[in-house]
Amino acid sequence: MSQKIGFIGGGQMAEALIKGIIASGLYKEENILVAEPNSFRRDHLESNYAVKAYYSNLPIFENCKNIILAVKPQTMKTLLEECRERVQIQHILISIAAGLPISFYIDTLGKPETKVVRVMPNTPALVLEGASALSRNRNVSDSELHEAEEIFMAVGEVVILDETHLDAVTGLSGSGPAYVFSFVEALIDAGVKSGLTRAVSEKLALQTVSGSVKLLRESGEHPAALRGMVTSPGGTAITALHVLEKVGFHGIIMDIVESAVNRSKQLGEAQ
Ligand SMILES: NC(=O)C1=CN([C@@H]2O[C@H](COP(=O)(O)OP(=O)(O)OC[C@H]3O[C@@H](n4cnc5c(N)ncnc54)[C@H](OP(=O)(O)O)[C@@H]3O)[C@@H](O)[C@H]2O)C=CC1
Ligand SMILES: O=C(O)[C@@H]1CCC=N1
Repeated sequence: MSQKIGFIGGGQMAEALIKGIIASGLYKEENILVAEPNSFRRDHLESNYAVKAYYSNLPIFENCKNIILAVKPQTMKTLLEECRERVQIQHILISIAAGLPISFYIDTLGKPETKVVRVMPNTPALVLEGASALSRNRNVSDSELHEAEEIFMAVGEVVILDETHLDAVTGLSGSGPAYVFSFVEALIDAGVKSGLTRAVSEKLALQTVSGSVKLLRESGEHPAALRGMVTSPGGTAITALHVLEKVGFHGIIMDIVESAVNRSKQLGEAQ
């Protein structure tokens, strides 16, 4: 695509998206502009991805229609206040900030006509396996939403949802990689505890997780049905599942997601 895309904030999530959209071929390196105050991050992004990185966000507003806001929710108000005069009718603000409702951008800018797309992506975008949910305000046309959708489709799966569901998405898939990485880390440690080398344990744990996900996808079976295939009567898996259910595994997972959903709501209310 010859059109330029801008990022304001060049941290972890922006980097995941930048890497993904370059790898997918959606945007060329020279058409990706990033505004980032930290000179180490600017150097890192320029030297690793050959994008253009600036201290000021002025070049972003001057050159890009689609602008991804990738700063922390706690920083967003200051950023919007700083660039109020720069936001024009042609810009589409695509925010990936957790928790902040679309009304926050409109109210802070004091410009009701502003086009805003709220997105919740996740870090597997780095390897083009992201999961993102998008919602828009009424100022964003179908074709503009489609352009935003293409950015996130380039780095994984996309769903379009009513904004009321975005906090739930933040708790599930936005924050989800953190839960999965913790689970995998524990699985690897468990293998080591049982006498495997770390390298062997890591190889087996990763393949077990990715193979199980592939089986779920390709069989279309309910997870409980596939779990049934692993549990022979009086066997090892059912013995381990007994321990898992005694500590309330299902409840713990539902509780952690709920706590992240509530935190997302809090972040929106606190700003
Ligand atoms: N990490 C994740 O897995 C996900 C994150 N998100 C959302 O993405 C957003 C970014 O998160 P993440 O990448 O993790 O955070 P990071 O802290 O890694 O990145 C934010 C970057 O923005 C920079 N920054 C601060 N103020 C400005 C400014 N005024 N103009 C331009 N850049 C600025 C920061 O610089 P400095 O450090 O110097 O302040 C930092 O480099 C958050 O809103 C988060 O909710 C969404 C989904 C998943
Ligand atoms: O923890 C956070 O705030 C970000 C948002 C979603 C995932 N990580």
